[in-house]
Amino acid sequence: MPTRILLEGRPGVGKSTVVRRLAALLLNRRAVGFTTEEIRQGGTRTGFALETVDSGLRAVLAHVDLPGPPRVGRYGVDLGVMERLALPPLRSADPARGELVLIDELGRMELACTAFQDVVRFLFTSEIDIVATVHVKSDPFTDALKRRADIELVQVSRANRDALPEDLAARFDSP
Ligand SMILES: Nc1ncnc2c1ncn2[C@@H]1O[C@H](COP(=O)(O)OP(=O)(O)OP(=O)(O)O)[C@@H](O)[C@H]1O
Repeated sequence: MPTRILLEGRPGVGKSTVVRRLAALLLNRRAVGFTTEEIRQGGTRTGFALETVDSGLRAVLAHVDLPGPPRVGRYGVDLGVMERLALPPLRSADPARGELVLIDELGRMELACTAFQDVVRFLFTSEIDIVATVHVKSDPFTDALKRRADIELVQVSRANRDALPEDLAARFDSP
């Protein structure tokens, strides 16, 4: 049975940092997937960049200056970035090669890509290990994942965010 972990936490608590540190700590496993981080200009958040875990490819996923569609809040989302960067490594992820999937995050912008929703549904029925971040806030797609009996829902807090990357790495790296 694969290990499927959802890291849940409030905005800014440190979910992305846990995922990035976990990827850096893994010795015997190859992590594939993506992380997202804020783009800031003059102290104001203007968008989000997406970066692939395995190859470090990076592009602007969402920005106040992008027109969309879709638009999520103040941001126009470039769904082509999901198609070109995020989806290929997820589609070719192979547990037989010792790979595991890291997704940061299962958020509104990413899930605006319906092909991404399809890939995530597939991954959660496959044999691959998964660590994905989710917001506390209710959302039909992530609520359904959180209710599954075969996932572990782990709360990320200021108290455990420093220890979590090593705890998780120990679980995934052990033979
Ligand atoms: N363990 C930590 N120790 C100190 N600072 C941290 C730690 N984890 C995260 N931070 C800081 O907190 C801020 C938010 O971190 P991060 O982006 O990882 O949070 P997040 O939960 O993924 O946020 P969001 O929900 O907005 O995606 C960053 O400035 C980061 O440097």
